[in-house]
Amino acid sequence: MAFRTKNLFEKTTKLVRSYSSDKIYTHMSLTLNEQTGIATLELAKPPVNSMSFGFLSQLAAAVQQSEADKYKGLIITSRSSGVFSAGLDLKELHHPDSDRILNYLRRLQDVWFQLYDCSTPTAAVINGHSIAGGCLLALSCEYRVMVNSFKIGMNEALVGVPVSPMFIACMQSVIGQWEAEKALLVGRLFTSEEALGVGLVDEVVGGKSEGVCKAEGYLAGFREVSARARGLSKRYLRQEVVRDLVRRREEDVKKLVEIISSRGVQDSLGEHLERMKNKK
Ligand SMILES: CCCCCC/C=C\CC(=O)SCCNC(=O)CCNC(=O)[C@H](O)C(C)(C)COP(=O)(O)OP(=O)(O)OC[C@H]1O[C@@H](n2cnc3c(N)ncnc32)[C@H](O)[C@@H]1OP(=O)(O)O
Repeated sequence: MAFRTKNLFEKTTKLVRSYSSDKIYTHMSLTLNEQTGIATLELAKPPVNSMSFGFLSQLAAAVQQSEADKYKGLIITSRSSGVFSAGLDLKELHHPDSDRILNYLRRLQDVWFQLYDCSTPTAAVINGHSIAGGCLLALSCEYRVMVNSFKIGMNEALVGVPVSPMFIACMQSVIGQWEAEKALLVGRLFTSEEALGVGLVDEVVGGKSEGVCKAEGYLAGFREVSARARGLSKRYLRQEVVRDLVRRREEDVKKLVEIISSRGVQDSLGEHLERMKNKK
């Protein structure tokens, strides 16, 4: 169910609703604190912020907006108190229409490139479980604060889907090759505390507001730094990963569509969906 946010923010904040003349954010809200120049993107697609086509499009628009309007920082968090994001919408992957899945995965690639490569300083406040695509979203930010007692990781091995190169590159760049191998090959989900131990997140906190304060602190650290120099340095630091994935993006997406559409993977996805239904 899509819902709209009410404008209940303090005077210094502005709810940035429209990103083009005819669209509004329905799966998230983007709020700019005009005093600090830091915007908060709050994911709000109940129940689990699964990344449908529409969700990815809005995420892309919000990131674009943060660059175009030169925000001093972007904090990504969730309106849900239990889930940051459950990752890709499993319904998009199960029994997919061949054109739609191709476009869906291309959209995912576009969003990832935009976020990973954006010059805006980014931080994730992970205030709930953050699975697979949800973990990718957090890892694409520069800094991660996680609320205690949740789970984060890439569980593709358990879903029966291969981990895609984009997800692998992101995990490797944050926790290194060996830890990434150990985690990804078994689809390990880390508790917040374990995630801190391997460097998957930078801090663990007791609640969302504490997390937001920490993220604001990280972003405020760039107040005295030239935004242009900082943005370029970030791009240079990340360019090797981006270049390789851009070069192979079409090859990767076509291969993944072929794999995801195969009988074996579709059976595994069906079983995963069934397990989720039956857990209640
Ligand atoms: C070019 C790049 C190609 C990349 C290819 C990438 C391939 C895979 C990447 C992925 O991201 S696959 C997605 C993997 N995610 C999961 O397996 C998460 C599964 N969900 C959970 O573990 C739990 O839901 C949760 C997130 C821990 C939350 O648990 P909670 O108990 O709070 O909620 P539930 O009762 O389990 O779920 C509520 C409701 O949401 C539905 N749902 C959950 N996750 C998804 C999802 N990812 N997509 C769609 N729907 C989801 C779940 O079925 C429940 O529905 P109802 O039964 O209420 O209808």
